[in-house]
Amino acid sequence: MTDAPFHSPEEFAAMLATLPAANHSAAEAASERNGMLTKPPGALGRLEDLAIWYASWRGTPRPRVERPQVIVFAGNHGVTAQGVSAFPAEVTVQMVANFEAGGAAINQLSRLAGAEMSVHALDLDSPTQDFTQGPAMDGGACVAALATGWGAVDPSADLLVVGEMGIGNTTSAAAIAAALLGGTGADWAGRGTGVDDAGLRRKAEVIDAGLAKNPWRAPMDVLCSFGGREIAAMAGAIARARAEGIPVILDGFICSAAALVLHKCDPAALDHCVAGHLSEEGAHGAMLDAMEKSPLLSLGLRLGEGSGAAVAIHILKAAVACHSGMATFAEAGVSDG
Ligand SMILES: Cc1cc2ncn([C@H]3O[C@H](COP(=O)(O)O)[C@@H](O)[C@H]3O)c2cc1C
Ligand SMILES: O=C(O)c1cccnc1
Repeated sequence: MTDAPFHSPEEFAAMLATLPAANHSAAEAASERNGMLTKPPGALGRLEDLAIWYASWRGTPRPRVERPQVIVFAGNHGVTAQGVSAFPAEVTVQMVANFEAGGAAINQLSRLAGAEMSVHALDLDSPTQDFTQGPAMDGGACVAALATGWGAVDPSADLLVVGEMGIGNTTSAAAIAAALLGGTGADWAGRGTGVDDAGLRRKAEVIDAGLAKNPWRAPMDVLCSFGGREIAAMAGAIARARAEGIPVILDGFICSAAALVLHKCDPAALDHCVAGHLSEEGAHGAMLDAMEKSPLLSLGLRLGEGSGAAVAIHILKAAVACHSGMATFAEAGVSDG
């Protein structure tokens, strides 16, 4: 594993502002090429913006998407003791076995998208602390998870999707959103794996109790307070992708909570990311709005694992295939009006 260039959550946060920006000359050249392609100006809609954005992060006006990587991080949550999920905590480790055997949704979607998929289980035998009793993670646990994410990214990938598995993690993600964006548990709690009305009320109360017990609101303190390890690992991987010039497609509610921590550290930290989809988890739209991201898809998915983002790989591939493969008016001998 690559040694991470940070040794504490605070060093990680400070590093974000030093990561590279998009390549403006590649963006300009891609934009110029877009204007010469055999179609009426703007006729490919958002696909045109997507291709130019992708080109700007890959540093070339005519990029290709050939090596997408999907990484699924798994973690266990102490807050499951509060009865916040419709499923028992053992499902996390059982699903890791399912990912390894190729049987989960994300296995099918990764294969279909031509992506290399890997799974990283983070200390499943040591769940985070129950955040109604104190911080879910100390600084050491948090930095270890950030570093796992950092080290999991393949520098030769040309597109990254990060997904997660962790029973209880919609409660963690909602608590992160509430702490960073304001509001109460009821504003951010959703049904996750499918809790009933009483479960939803309990989830909101658990988040409120966690917010009261963990009063810190600096982004990295919020990440430590509410966890989980897989969420911190996603944040580490998204940051590493930026360091390597690898564009990222964000997944649903939980992935977005990880991204939100980065956004709160530095509003430019997600410029290399696009929102893959709008999750059915009710408060996801508000999280995306806060990050000024507009989702590519809205399919009613509420799975996580990176699934919505993996479907969106096809959209990005469509955008880049047109941009890089089409003939110009001059090449095709088509009158450009
Ligand atoms: C079989 C199964 C597969 C999953 N794959 C993703 N999740 C999703 O559900 C969990 C979050 O919901 P909650 O906060 O309600 O526990 C996460 O593990 C998320 O990845 C799954 C959940 C289950 C049960
Ligand atoms: O949007 C998600 O990531 C999500 C929603 C519900 C359950 N698990 C994940």
